[in-house]
Amino acid sequence: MMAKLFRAVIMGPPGSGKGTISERIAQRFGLKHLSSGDFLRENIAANTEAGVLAKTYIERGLMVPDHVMTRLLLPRLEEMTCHSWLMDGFPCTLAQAKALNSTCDLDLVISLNIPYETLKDRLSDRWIHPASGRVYNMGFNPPRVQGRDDLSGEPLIQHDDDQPEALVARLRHYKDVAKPVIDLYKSKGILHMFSGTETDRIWPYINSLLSTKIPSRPETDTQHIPLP
Ligand SMILES: Nc1nc2c(ncn2[C@@H]2O[C@H](COP(=O)(O)OP(=O)(O)OP(=O)(O)O)[C@@H](O)[C@H]2O)c(=O)[nH]1
Ligand SMILES: Nc1ccn([C@@H]2O[C@H](COP(=O)(O)O)[C@@H](O)[C@H]2O)c(=O)n1
Repeated sequence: MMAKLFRAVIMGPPGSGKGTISERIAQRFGLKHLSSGDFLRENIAANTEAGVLAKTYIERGLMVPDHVMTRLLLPRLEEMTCHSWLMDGFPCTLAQAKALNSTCDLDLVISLNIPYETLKDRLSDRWIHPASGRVYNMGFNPPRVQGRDDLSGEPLIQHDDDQPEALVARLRHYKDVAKPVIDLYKSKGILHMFSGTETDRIWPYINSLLSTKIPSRPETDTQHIPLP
C-alpha cells in the first residue's frame, strides 16, 4: 500500500531559518524541499514570461504579486502527485494561501518566530551564491573557502536588502501580510509555532513533532548524520 503523502509549509520572516530548517527536514524525513525563491530564480534564469516579470520586482526589493506567484507555483505543485513535500516561502499572503488551499490539503504548517535583533545579525552576515541560492553565514555555517561557494567555487554576494536599513521595512511588510495567513492556518488547527534565537535549539522540537507524523528515512535512523 502506498504511504500517505504529507504536505507541509514553513513560514517565517526573512532570515528566520526557513531554508536552513527545510534542508534538515528534507534530509531527515525525505520530504521534497520546494523553495519559492528557487522557483523564481530558475524562471528568471530560463527567461520564462513569469520569470521576466518576477525579476522586475525582485530587483527592486519588492514582493512578486500574488497572481505571478500562483501562476508559477501551483502548476508545479499539481505535478507533484506522488511526492510528499515541504514548501518554503509560499504562501506568504492570504490570497496565495487561498489559492494553495484550492489545490491541496495541507497537513501541517510550521511558523518560525525569531526576534528582530537575531534576524538583523543573521542577515547582515548572510552570503549567497546567486546562481543556486545556497546560503552561508560567517559564524553559523561558513563556506569552506571565504567568499566562495562550496560546490562551484564561484564568488558569494550579499544582498542590499539584507542590511538593517532595508530589513525593518521587509519585516514590517512580513508581519502585515503573514498575520491573516497564520490566523487561517490556526483556525484549521494545523499551525505549529516555534520561537527562539538559534536554529540548533529549535530543530529538536520540529524534529520531534514531525517524528510523530512522518517516519524518518530508514538510513537516517541507522547512520550518524551531522544534525544536532
Ligand atoms: N548565527 C546563526 N545563523 C543562522 C542560524 N540559522 C540560520 N542561520 C543563518 O541565517 C541566515 C538566514 O537563514 P535562511 O535559512 O536563509 O533563512 P530564510 O528564512 O530561508 O530567509 P529568506 O530566504 O530571506 O526568507 C543564513 O545565513 C543562515 O546560514 C542560527 O541559528 N544562527
Ligand atoms: N512568496 C514569495 C517568495 C519570494 N519572493 C521573492 O523572492 C525573493 C527570494 O526569495 P527567498 O525565499 O529565496 O529569499 C524574495 O526576496 C522576494 O523578492 C516573493 O516575492 N514572494
